[in-house]
Amino acid sequence: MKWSPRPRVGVLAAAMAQQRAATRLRIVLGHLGCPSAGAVVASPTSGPIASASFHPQQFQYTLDNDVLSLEQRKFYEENGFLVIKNLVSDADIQRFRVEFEKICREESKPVGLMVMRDVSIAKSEYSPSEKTISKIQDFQEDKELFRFCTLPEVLKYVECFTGPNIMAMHTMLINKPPDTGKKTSRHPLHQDLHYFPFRPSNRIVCAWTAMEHIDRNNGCLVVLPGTHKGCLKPHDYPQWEGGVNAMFHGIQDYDKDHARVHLVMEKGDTVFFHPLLIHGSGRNQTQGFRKVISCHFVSADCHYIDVKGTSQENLEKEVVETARKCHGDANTTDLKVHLHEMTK
Ligand SMILES: CCCCCCCCCC(=O)SCCNC(=O)CCNC(=O)[C@H](O)C(C)(C)COP(=O)(O)OP(=O)(O)OC[C@H]1O[C@@H](n2cnc3c(N)ncnc32)[C@H](O)[C@@H]1OP(=O)(O)O
Ligand SMILES: Nc1ncnc2c1ncn2[C@@H]1O[C@H](COP(=O)(O)OP(=O)(O)OP(=O)(O)O)[C@@H](O)[C@H]1O
Ligand SMILES: O=C(O)CCC(=O)C(=O)O
Ligand SMILES: [Fe+2]
Ligand SMILES: [Mg+2]
Repeated sequence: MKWSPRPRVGVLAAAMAQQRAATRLRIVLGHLGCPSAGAVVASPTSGPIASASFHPQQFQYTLDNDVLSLEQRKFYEENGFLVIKNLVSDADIQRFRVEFEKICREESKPVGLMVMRDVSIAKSEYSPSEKTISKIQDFQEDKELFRFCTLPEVLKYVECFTGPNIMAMHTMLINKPPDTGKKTSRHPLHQDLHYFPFRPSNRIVCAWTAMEHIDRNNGCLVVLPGTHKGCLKPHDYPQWEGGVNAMFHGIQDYDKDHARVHLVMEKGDTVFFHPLLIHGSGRNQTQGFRKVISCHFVSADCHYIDVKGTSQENLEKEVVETARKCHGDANTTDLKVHLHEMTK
């Protein structure tokens, strides 16, 4: 069925003309410090609502819309992720590649960008190049890359999870390096909600687009289907012999017998997943740098929470410290402020 735009007020409309979308979304980002606290549609940690088990037809992870087929909707409800094949065009992906290469050569230096390296790369090799950068985060001020967050074909699916008032809260382009043999290119199993101080979780979704063919050889996404129905688990550094990247927190006590699904994806394929879905990625055993572009979108009706005293408190300290290193921002004192700062 064809998706038909509906009128919306104030914040980003998924159906907006592509040209205007970037500007408007950025306006929304400017208000990140004070999203409306109203319209809480689910409990904070979004554990399954008791009544749901008595009314299996009641959907809680997706919203009524004419975009998803009933089958797709049921799949996301049950599994916590949904792959849409061939969603983003080759031409758009090429533009993201070109811009990423410019950033690597330091020809483009977007405000607020955080440049990450793999822990196994020696300091002596830090001269900027595509080979030393494992990830960039917070590219919201980069026009070319931020186009990803405004693509109507992406937003039309995002809206199924967030509703019509959409904010882009966190952006990444991941350039998973060939593993040096220390297995540091792995990403431990985690829930993205661990990194986010806002709720309700059901109105948050990640869009993760493969920029090339991705399978187990170059480290595809690995998901534990259905784990989005659980709650946020404590995260800590995994005990890995070869070292672990800063902030690569993982879940220690997940069910080792739980089914694991390796998502093999083609260029342009996009997976939408819930922030409580347990996922990670394997090591990159090829010589290429495996690329994906992603954005966490949330409903403008989400509200911030204070993570002090929760399992997210330690992470907050690290994020604040890293943000200070990257931006020298002495005013950054909590996750909330960090998200606000990085989206100004
Ligand atoms: C905020 C909301 C986020 C929501 C996100 C949703 C899910 C996101 C999950 C994530 O991706 S979280 C982030 C994942 N982490 C990374 O991608 C790695 C981030 N860290 C780095 O790239 C560097 O640590 C960083 C550039 C931030 C800082 O490096 P520095 O400039 O302080 O490093 P410097 O070159 O001065 O070296 C200092 C020490 O850090 C070490 N180092 C460098 N890169 C490292 C690294 N990646 N991890 C750990 N240590 C690292 C380096 O070897 C050196 O060790 P020694 O002191 O022993 O010599
Ligand atoms: N047995 C395990 N115990 C704990 N975590 C695991 C286990 N197996 C995999 N993982 C985690 O899940 C992620 C993905 O695993 P996956 O098996 O795809 O990758 P890999 O072990 O690097 O490569 P491969 O098994 O394909 O050779 C890894 O990064 C790792 O963090
Ligand atoms: O390796 C990947 O692309 C997944 C990384 C991831 O899950 C994350 O950064 O939150
Ligand atoms: Fe993640
Ligand atoms: Mg394995």
